[in-house]
Amino acid sequence: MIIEISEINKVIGSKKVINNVSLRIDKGQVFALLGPNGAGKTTLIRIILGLLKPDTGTIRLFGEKLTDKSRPDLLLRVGVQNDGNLYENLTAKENLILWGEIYGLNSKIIKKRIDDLKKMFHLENYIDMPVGSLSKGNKQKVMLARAMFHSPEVLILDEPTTGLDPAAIDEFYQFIKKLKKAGVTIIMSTHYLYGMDGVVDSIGIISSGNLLISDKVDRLRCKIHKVHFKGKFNPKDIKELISYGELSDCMQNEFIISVDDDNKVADIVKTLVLKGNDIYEVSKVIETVKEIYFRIIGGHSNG
Ligand SMILES: Nc1ncnc2c1ncn2[C@@H]1O[C@H](COP(=O)(O)OP(=O)(O)OP(=O)(O)O)[C@@H](O)[C@H]1O
Repeated sequence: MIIEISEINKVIGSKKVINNVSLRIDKGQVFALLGPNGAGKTTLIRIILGLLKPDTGTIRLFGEKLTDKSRPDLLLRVGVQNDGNLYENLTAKENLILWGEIYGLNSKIIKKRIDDLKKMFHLENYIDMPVGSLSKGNKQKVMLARAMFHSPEVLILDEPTTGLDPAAIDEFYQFIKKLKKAGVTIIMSTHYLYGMDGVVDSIGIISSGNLLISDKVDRLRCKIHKVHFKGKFNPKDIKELISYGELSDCMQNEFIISVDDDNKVADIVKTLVLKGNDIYEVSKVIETVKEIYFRIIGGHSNG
């Protein structure tokens, strides 16, 4: 277990910002903390990082309990990305050198890290440009490189995709996949749900300071799943499938049926074929992170 927080409470002003939150994050996972604006994501991340003290509750990092005593040894094993720590007048390379020096790395190691990270985050064409002149997406890559500079085991990202266009978000998630493959545990907060399917292993959903769920995406997917059939069907035969599950989008050449058991899919195929229907394609419609989010938090998933 990389991070374990138990029964965390935090009041800011007169508002209960975190309400009795407990959460465990396994090693090697990509964990996304999701929630609307003002839900408490940043506050929870600041508490995990020891930047904000909870009113009650405990935090364990790498199995060790964080107390009032600061633990730079533990925090050195964590990389943090946020917007505020790049010098805009310095080039990307100068920023990274400075960061390496802050971590006390020697110039040979700094050079090697810059070479590796430049390749990893596709910074070759931007490395000698002032950070202030870079696009939001390229700045984000420099921030990731900076956060990864001291080879941390855990990377914590607060709203990393804010302001990025879809192509930059896709590229960002490619980097996350690479880091995961390299064994880094990644914890990110976001309210922007685009692009995370197939990358994020677990999600936690927080709303008004309450953690509504926290689990593996696979386990959170609705037990009733939709199956999409394409082919040439007799409408009467489609209607008769109602005993297997709810039907939707029924047309002569396709329909969707919601089933609670994969065996039913095999039975539907048999029934249709025996009645002389042609099936061209059968595909399971996997519930996306966005759909899970809106099912749990309520509201609609349009847009
Ligand atoms: N220093 C502070 N002073 C007053 N209120 C605060 C402070 N920090 C956080 N809050 C309040 O706590 C709540 C949670 O804020 P937080 O920034 O953690 O939410 P968030 O989920 O990260 O939101 P966003 O997605 O908008 O960044 C909000 O209502 C916010 O106004």
